[in-house]
Amino acid sequence: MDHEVWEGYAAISAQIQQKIKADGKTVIVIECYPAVRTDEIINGLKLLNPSLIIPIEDAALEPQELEHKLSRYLTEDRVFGYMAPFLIDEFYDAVKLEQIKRQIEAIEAGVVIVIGFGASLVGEQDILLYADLARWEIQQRFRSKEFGNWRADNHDEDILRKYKRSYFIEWRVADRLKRALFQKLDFYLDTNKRDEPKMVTLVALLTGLKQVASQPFRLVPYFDPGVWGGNWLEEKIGLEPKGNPYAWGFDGVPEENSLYFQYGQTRIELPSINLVFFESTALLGEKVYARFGAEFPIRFDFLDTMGGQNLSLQVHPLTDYIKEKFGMSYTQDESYYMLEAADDTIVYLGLKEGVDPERMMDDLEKAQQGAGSFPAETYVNIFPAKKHDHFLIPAGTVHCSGTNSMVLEISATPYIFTFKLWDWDRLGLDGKPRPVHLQHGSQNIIWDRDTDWVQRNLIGQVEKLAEGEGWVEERTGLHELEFIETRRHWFTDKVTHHTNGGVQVLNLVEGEEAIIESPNEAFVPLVIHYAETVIIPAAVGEFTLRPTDRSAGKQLGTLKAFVRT
Ligand SMILES: O=P(O)(O)OC[C@H]1O[C@@H](O)[C@@H](O)[C@@H](O)[C@@H]1O
Repeated sequence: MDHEVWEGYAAISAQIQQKIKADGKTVIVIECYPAVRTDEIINGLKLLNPSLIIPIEDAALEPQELEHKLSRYLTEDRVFGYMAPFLIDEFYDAVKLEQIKRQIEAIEAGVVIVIGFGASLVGEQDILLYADLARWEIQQRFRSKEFGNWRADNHDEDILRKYKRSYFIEWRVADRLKRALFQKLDFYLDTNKRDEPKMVTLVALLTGLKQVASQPFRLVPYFDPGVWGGNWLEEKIGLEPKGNPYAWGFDGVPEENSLYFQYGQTRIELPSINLVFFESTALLGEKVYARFGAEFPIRFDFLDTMGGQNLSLQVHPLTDYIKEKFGMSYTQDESYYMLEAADDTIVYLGLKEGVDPERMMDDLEKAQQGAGSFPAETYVNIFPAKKHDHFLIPAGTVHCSGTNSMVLEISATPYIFTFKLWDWDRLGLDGKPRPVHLQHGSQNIIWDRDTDWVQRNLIGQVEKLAEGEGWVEERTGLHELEFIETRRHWFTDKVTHHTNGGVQVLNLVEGEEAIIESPNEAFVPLVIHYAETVIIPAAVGEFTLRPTDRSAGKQLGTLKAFVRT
């Protein structure tokens, strides 16, 4: 496959050139994910001497008309929109598109390049390229103000609103289009790095996807500062210090993270959601796919408040609410696994006995108006937390992780549906109050999740399930209202796991280093280190974990999650 990859515009153009007809006309369509730098590509492909370049977006709806069409899905809220059902052709002016098609038809010879988000709407083409990039990179382009949303002229807008328009609308439309086109591609273009394009053939890409879906793999991690951030991620992972402390670490969110594929000397970066789309059954397994479709339902991420501050006091929507109000098909059920804790670490979880909903909402309202602080301790339980405790957080439970915690968050995938109730009298990194949603919150708090209920259901739910020579398996959660099951293994020797036909996500929560192997050498062994997350595709079947030589004689621990089916 190493000869099916090209780096840089010169090599890419030379390869495309080979497919250009000697006589007559060649139409090259370059379909793009929104926020791809189309100008750079046009410039880079000048080597092909195109006789006509069509930036397809000239035929799209005018920004105001588009905004009007989207308004119901965009909403006035800073954070929450409604999942939009659009297809790309609904964002285009049919008459203008028709004119472009006729313009192309009229050309008799030479190279025509059609480029942009929606380029494939011109129909017939001779060569089809797909220019892609990772969601994390899109967010960087939003933050630097290089890009606004697609045809929105909002480069300077609040980052939350730009994210909202992408999350609820643009990325959905773009993903639908990507899924519809993918099998027809000639080439796939990785455009994550400025002026460093990489191109692979569809066959090489599909081969890579197939291979990854048959072996344990890691995603490309990324880290982000936040107002409550701590120092654990920066110190332990050796991250480059930023103006503000790192709060989040992501290495287990296929919807947002990316993957690296190595072809000879060339490394391609692609959004890992492509694997979910194009290897759904091998990755997820039949049952998970039947239940969720091409969607990765489990999310692992890190919340670092070591030396930092409390998260916002918050609640997540109930399933009925998230469906009705935001068009989501399942909700943000969560759990906090304490990867590290200090002597004074606490978790806020559930309400005290006999809380009066009206009084609590009243106090939250007053605090929100600036009339004093919210007395969280009066209403919310505070539990001490120590390393390896697992707190279960079904939607509707008031909660937040406190300062001095390093949390491995194991949750369902929807990840922006946090209704902040109280943000501890502080401002966000942009100097503005972070959005608080009391109205939404009040309709989702389950008021009888009180101390007793929380103690019986959400804390210390550890049960030994099995043991063998050098290993023990425990169930640590989640709560029966949540669809994720979590299992912890303590081991000093080899321990055998099985995917049982469903995808699993696993993290090394204790010990320095372990190796994941196939009993029948079906995949290349993978070494994982403390706190690293790995995805085990359903197709893997049986696999084993054991300490490497470096960790020999020590007890290791893994925590893995899968969907209860
Ligand atoms: O609202 P803040 O304080 O930023 O906390 C937000 C974090 O809270 C956690 O409980 C989870 O819901 C995370 O997905 C979220 O990122």
